[in-house]
Amino acid sequence: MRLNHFNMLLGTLVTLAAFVTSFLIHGLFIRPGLMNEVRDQQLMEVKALKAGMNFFSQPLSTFSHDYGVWDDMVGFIQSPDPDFIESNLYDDAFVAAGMDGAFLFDTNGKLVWRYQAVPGLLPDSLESQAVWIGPVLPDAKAVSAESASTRRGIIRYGSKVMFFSNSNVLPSNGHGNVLGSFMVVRLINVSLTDMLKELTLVESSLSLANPRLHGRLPILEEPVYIDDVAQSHQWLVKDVFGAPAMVMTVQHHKSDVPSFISRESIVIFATFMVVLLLGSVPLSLFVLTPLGNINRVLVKMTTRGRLTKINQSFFIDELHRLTGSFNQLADMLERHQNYLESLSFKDPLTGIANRRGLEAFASRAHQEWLDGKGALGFLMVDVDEFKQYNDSQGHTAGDKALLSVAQTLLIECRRRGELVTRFGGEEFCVVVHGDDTLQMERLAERMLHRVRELAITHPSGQFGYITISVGGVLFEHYDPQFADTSWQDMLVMADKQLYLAKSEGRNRVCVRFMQAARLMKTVG
Ligand SMILES: Nc1nc2c(ncn2[C@@H]2O[C@H](COP(=O)(O)OP(=O)(O)OP(=O)(O)O)[C@@H](O)[C@H]2O)c(=O)[nH]1
Repeated sequence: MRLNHFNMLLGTLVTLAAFVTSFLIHGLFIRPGLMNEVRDQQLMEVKALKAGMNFFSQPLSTFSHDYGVWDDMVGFIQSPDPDFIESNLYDDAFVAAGMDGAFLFDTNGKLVWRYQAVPGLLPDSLESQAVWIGPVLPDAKAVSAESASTRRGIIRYGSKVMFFSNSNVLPSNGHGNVLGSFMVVRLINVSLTDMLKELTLVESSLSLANPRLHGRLPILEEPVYIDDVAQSHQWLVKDVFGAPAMVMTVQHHKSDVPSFISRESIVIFATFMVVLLLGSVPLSLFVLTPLGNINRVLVKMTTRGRLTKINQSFFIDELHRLTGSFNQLADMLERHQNYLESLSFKDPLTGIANRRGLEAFASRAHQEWLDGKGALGFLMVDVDEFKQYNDSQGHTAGDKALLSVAQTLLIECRRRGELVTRFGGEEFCVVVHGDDTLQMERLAERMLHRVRELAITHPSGQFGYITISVGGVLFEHYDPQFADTSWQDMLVMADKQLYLAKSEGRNRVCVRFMQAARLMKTVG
């Protein structure tokens, strides 16, 4: 895998890890807390509504008790008197108290007197409604207890739902014969809903319950519990008989279910990203980038085929040591390479450059000459009558003689731009890239003399000691008229001059000067 791909993968994993972690933290710790907050708020609203409803039903109890536990009411139930109604049970009093109906029953449930703001609040006869005895009307137990008691709650009768409060009628000391009951009712309608909203500041509505809703909606009773956060909740309110009376719908103020992509989760995610990115900066700075740099150097090295050192210091010790070891290895390889290269460019017998060395040096010198730098000359040097020497002195002596000649030539050609090479057998080639051709000619002459001065005995030779013949071609500074002359052409020209030197008697220099103004002279 490439380093930048690894970097990308690492970045993706880091982002993914940050995302998953923030998602988990938000989902497991923060969101439930937020949900609870919203749920608590919604519960408070429902409880406030319940309290509000209690508040509106409370005065009914006071009212029914005040009327029920009253000696005059005891007298009235025993003998109903229109004057009593006129002076004590007048409609305005009930309207002013917010009551929609008031009913006086005897202990059998027989209606003695009634007031109702709207007709049909209760069945005309409760005597026959056994189900009302107990929950609404005083039963035998309440009668025999001979004490004041009040039943209260919600009654649904047809399409009307109302709060009711029904108190025993008995003497004003609150004890004695129970003669009946006094009941007041208050309709639960739109006006009550409006008042409830003003009181509790909670948006709600009350509607008639459909009996089919029974079992589908939660019942509004203690303890109130909300298990899902929603925009609105509905509660079924039962009446005193246990039947569905109305549905209370609560529109919640706070109903935003905290989603997973919330401000909090984004902040957590961003925090994680920042932390992880800050953590990955040193990794990138001290490990990945240096590795990338090392890789670049190595790739450059392999594409160019040249050993290069990594001259950088790294903060991480291991990387620093790695590059140190690599540089040592590169050094070793370079030395080894140089050694092998030098071997391949050297003639094993004489230790001077071989033909490969000649080619490399000659082509470079020729190119520089083409670029207008200096003069260029090739001198072909051949040992005279060497076959006879070998034949008479033996091959080993021949080798030694060749070595001596090579070293002599080498000593004479030590200046920059000069190279002695073994061309093959007993033949040498000297490349001279210098300032002027006269110096080159003088070099050829010197070589001739120095070999002679070696005075290696050559009994069968015509001079009695080993001599050489030199043929050369010396080109002055480059001129376009030499454009077609390669260094190999120059070599051929020098060889011809050597042939000339041999044919003219050996032990001599024969060079040809090449100038732009044509051939000048031949020295024999
Ligand atoms: N000892 C020895 N002899 C070599 C080596 N290379 C070539 N020779 C000999 O050099 C001799 C060259 O002989 P020729 O080419 O006939 O030339 P020559 O005898 O020098 O005659 P001219 O060049 O005409 O003066 C041969 O006998 C080769 O065997 C070498 O590495 N060592």
